[in-house]
This record gives sequence, C-alpha cells and structure tokens, in this order.
Amino acid sequence: MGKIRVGLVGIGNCASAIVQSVFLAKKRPLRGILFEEIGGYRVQDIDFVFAADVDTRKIGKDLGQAIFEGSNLFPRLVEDIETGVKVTAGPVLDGVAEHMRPFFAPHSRDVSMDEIVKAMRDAGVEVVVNMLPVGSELATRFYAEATLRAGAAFINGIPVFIASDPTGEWQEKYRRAGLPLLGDDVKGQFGATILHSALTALMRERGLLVEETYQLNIGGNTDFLNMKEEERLRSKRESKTSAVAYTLFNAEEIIRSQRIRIGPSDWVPFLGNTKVAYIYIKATSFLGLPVELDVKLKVDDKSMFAASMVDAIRLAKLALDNGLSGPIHEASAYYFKHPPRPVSSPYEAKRMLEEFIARYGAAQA
Ligand SMILES: O=P([O-])([O-])O[C@@H]1[C@@H](O)[C@H](O)[C@@H](O)[C@H](O)[C@@H]1O
Repeated sequence: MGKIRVGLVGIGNCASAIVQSVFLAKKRPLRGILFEEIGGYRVQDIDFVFAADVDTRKIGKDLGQAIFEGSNLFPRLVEDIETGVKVTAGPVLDGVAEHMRPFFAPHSRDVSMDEIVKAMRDAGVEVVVNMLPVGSELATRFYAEATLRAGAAFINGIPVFIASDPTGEWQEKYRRAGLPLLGDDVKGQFGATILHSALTALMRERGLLVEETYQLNIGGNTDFLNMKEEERLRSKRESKTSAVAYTLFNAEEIIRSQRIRIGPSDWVPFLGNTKVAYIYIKATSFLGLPVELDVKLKVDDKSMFAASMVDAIRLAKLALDNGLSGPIHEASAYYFKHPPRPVSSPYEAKRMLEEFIARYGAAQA
C-alpha cells in the first residue's frame, strides 16, 4: 500500500499527538486503536510533507522538533523524531487571540495565499488537517481555500463550519474540484461529546425523556486558555451542544427553554493536557419517575483527538483513491461533532462507517 502525504496546519498539542502516534506505530503496534487498517492503510503509512504555524519558536524547525516547542505540553513518547519537513510560516489572521499574545510569539510577516498554495503543491500534499485554535474563522477559510487550490482533501478538526457550511458553498466548491471534505470539529475517541451523546442516545433508546443536562469541561492546555474569550467559544458551544441535541427526542424544546448547557468552562493551568468533564443528565422514566446521572470523565485531551484524526486521515485518502468528492458523510458523522449530516445514534454512525470502509476499501483492493 502507498503512503498518505499529509499537511498539518497548527503545530500544537494535537499535532504532537498525531506525529508521535505515527512514529510510535513504526516501532510497535499501537494500543487503543479503532482500526488497524482502513482500506489497507495503517497509521505508519501517514507521511508528513507539509506543516504550517505562526509561532516563531516553531517556524523553520523540523516538525519532529517543533511539536515540543512553545507552549506545547503533550508528553514525549518517541525519541529522535525527524520528519524532514520544516515548519513554514502561515498567515496569522485571527489564528491568535489577543489575550494569548503573552503565551505566543507570532511572526508579523504577511504570507500570501499563493505562497501557501505553492508550498503545498511543491510538497505534493494529498490531505490537509486543520488544527488551528478554536475561533480561527478567517484562518480556517484561508486554509480551506489554499487546500482546494493545491488539489488536496481537507479535514477540518475545529468548529468553523466548512464541511457543515449552512450555505452549502464549501461543500459545492469541493464537489466541483473533485476533492473530499471531512469535518467539522473532531469528536475525541472517548471524549466528553461521545460519552455524553452515547448516554443520551441510550436513554432515548430505552424510552427515557431527557429533561435537562449540562457538560462542563476544564483543562490546562492552550486550547482551554484560548477559549476563555467567549466570542471565540461561540461555535464550539454550538458544535458540542448540537452533537448531544441530535440524540434527543425533544431537542428543540430543551434548547429553547435553556435546559441544555454544554461547553468548555475554564482553564485550570495545573491540569496541563488533562481534560476533566462533568456530565449531568436528568430524565423522566416509566410512570413519570426521575432518573439522574452524574459522570466525571478524566482523559488526556489530545491523545483522544489523535485517535480520531489518524482514522480520518486514512478515510480522506480512501475517498481520494476512490474519486469521491464533497463532504464524506460517513466519516464526518462518526468522527466529528458538527457533520453536514448528523446521525442520532453513535451505533448507527459506526454501522454506516463500517459499510463505507467495506465498500470502498474492498473496491480498492
Ligand atoms: O470530543 P470532546 O472531548 O467533546 O472534545 C474535544 C476537545 O476537548 C479537545 O480539546 C479537542 O481537541 C477535540 O477536538 C475535541 O473537541
């Protein structure tokens, strides 16, 4: 099987977890992985060929070194990573929040679309992964456009609505260009969203009516620090809330009456990369009697991201190999919180995904 030529945008903790998982997979079988192979592609078939960031502490360094620079704190799991890819300077646009400047060292050079498209083309990028900070609306659109012009598939890991663009414009652009589009906003492997929505889906399946629910999240990395600005956080709340709301009988009513509250809640520096989620659900069961559930989840936030992303990358490549274009619904519904076509149960989403892999993976073999 061939390699997958991948470009990474935003060399933060998520990128570190992805890069390290690929180099770890070259040494020994990965633990906790969902699919060993997708259409014949293994995690170690991911080849990094392009990387972009705005932080001067990362620009110009080998990707294998840049993932440990700046405010990155994902632990080192592999020694001596050399990718041969130098981190290139991307445009800053809205990629750095004002209150983050003391923690960042963004460059101040103008970087044009032509420069980035050329760099992507020269590198022969097939799949671009967007991992910019939440709230990077302009910067995400910039890279979605650059990827399109460079002729690659785009995976949008953050809550800017590209694959799920309500106007349908981005979906149409990718369809016309004959390129796959996956997104939006990664659903961690066993993160707060999948756990919360699996619980509410189970309640629905067992005939319970959810009356009220919240999901509070705290963490100590720059992702949580960035989201302290309420405006940057708006799309994240929408994305996370919708992922749970799709599993409810009474979504509209519960949203209207503000009996659902979901989102990142605070930055607690000493937590580092650990994310803690508190989930509460109150439901009505048989004969109108109440059921209450309180769950606390504690996970490494970025390994959760990477587990989903190494699958999404292989699915994007499978879509490319099979000449699929526009939104890849099966992959988006399972791995992303805000897909263009949401599915009300994670089990149904998994069934669709497995059918997709069997169909296109087999076609390829
Ligand atoms: O899946 P989940 O745990 O609800 O939420 C996750 C966030 O906590 C994480 O910071 C981000 O990198 C992932 O993309 C995902 O959004």
